[in-house]
Amino acid sequence: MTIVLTPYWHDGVQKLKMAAQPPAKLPHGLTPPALDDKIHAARCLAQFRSKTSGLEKYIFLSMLKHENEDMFYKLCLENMAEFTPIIYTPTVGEACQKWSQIYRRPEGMYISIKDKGKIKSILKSWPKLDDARISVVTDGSRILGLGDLGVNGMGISIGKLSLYIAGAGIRPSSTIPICLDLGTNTQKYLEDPLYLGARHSRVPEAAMTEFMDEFMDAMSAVYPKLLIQFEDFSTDNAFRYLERYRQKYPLFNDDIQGTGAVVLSGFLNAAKLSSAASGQPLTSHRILFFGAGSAGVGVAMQLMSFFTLQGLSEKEARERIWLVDSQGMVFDARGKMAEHKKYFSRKDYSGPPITDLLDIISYVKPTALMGLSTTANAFHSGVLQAMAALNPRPIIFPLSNPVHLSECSFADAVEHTNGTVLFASGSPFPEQRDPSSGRMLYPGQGNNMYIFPGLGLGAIIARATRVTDSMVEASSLGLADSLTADEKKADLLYPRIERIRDISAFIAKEVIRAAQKANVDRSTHLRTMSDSELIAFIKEKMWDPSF
Ligand SMILES: NC(=O)C1=CN([C@@H]2O[C@H](COP(=O)(O)OP(=O)(O)OC[C@H]3O[C@@H](n4cnc5c(N)ncnc54)[C@H](O)[C@@H]3O)[C@@H](O)[C@H]2O)C=CC1
Ligand SMILES: CC(=O)C(=O)O
Ligand SMILES: [Mg+2]
Repeated sequence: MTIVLTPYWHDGVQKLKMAAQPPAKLPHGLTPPALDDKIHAARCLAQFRSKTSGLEKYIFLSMLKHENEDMFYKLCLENMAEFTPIIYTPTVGEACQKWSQIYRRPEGMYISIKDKGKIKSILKSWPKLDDARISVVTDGSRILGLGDLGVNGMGISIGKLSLYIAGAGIRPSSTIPICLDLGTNTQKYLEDPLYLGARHSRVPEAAMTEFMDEFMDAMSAVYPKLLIQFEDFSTDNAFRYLERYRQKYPLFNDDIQGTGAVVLSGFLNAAKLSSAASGQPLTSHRILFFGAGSAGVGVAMQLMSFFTLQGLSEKEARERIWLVDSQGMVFDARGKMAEHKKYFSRKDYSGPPITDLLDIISYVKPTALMGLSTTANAFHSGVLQAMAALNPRPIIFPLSNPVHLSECSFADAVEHTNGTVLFASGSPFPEQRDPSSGRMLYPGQGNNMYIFPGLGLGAIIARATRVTDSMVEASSLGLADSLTADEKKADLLYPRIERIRDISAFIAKEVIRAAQKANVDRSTHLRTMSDSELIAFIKEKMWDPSF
């Protein structure tokens, strides 16, 4: 019974090896006479568009990827803005929530706590051992803002790796989606007869750490060229395992470091526009974080470098940042708090707790408001109006995913700031017309999907032994620098997603240079290349769907 219900995929290896046979490679007679790649692409796109719900589109694309990988990625690259909301946030969130209902076939590795003691041999059953370059690993404990989804979190590892392939040209056979099954604390799944994971609550911290130590050791032994991206671990574990392994293996945590980098990049561009409107120096920005989990604190840490780059000391930079959690503004005199909040906890306030966001705004007078709280509509009309009253161009980034958990919509932000808002959100929103000027306004997507493909590609090509803070910062500054004149003219905070391959190549170049400076690169022959030679080299390495 257990074997039938769980996706541990002994007989799936053969199917994985056989995946991706484009119709043109089949023997004559097995395809219709007039089957032509170009027309078939239009046919597949029309079939995709005929699906009426996001989830149906997701399932269609997942099947297309299985049947004809080249076609899937060709269409993905040609329709990035239309496909990313399906293969990634928001629809991937729904796909994860329903993973045990929509599951069809093996696409990655599920490593369970029961596999402890034999993880190495399990990892060896992956069909393309020598090709392995990048793995996205989740334990499913905090998928987007949707909570503990257990083994259903596999969808996020698959979705992120699809973006690595489309956005950075990583070879599909070099990617390994992994979901660790350490139980789930979500009762609904434990009671669901279709649930695909182990049917027990999450194992205690000590048992998880023993398991993680064996897992990481096995990963580096079996796949010596692998970079690991930790994804959507609950906050304590996200910080714990990043710190535990980052000096030992090439790895980064996307929610802490990738998100930090993408938001720093958008903030750099927004702050210039905001300061130009207010006449205030860049050093005078005051940033309020609504949400103090792995993403909130990760972004706050990275935004420190915004201020230190302008010449402020570390102490001065830290004082430009305020955190809010579910108990209100975070300050020392409030009492006991989680370790990761202590650094930014305010030392200069000792009054009564301030819990209402409007009161906190009136006390802090922020120029920028960041939402990483998973609290839908927390930035209500009053909050947006208060930000607009304080700033000629308020910076408002509701970054929680998926869309229905966003702290506000772009339409609301535009309406309640009278079109002055500088906006970026975690999930996509439609563009809006400025009510006063009639000009079209475009929302930025402040999502780590702009960073991890280029950061990963750079680390892989450099064969970095570690992912240093300087490499993460380089990815961020590279992204901020990649806006074209046309994108700047439209006040965009991030480049258009259609240019993702160029952006990833540019970011990868910056990451490789940072790896070289930090002496963590093993591909030392790249050191002598000029920047343009290096970019050409990176582009040459990118995988393209064959058509
Ligand atoms: N845009 C992007 O690229 C990314 C967005 N995220 C999103 O950030 C969100 C948070 O992720 P984590 O930090 O890992 O989660 P988390 O659960 O660790 O943190 C949530 C934080 O929000 C606070 N919070 C919750 N309810 C609140 C309320 N009513 N008022 C004030 N604070 C409240 C909590 O106290 C906690 O500090 C998720 O929705 C996730 O999807 C995460 C990574 C990347
Ligand atoms: C985007 C992302 O990594 C998250 O919401 O967790
Ligand atoms: Mg994430």
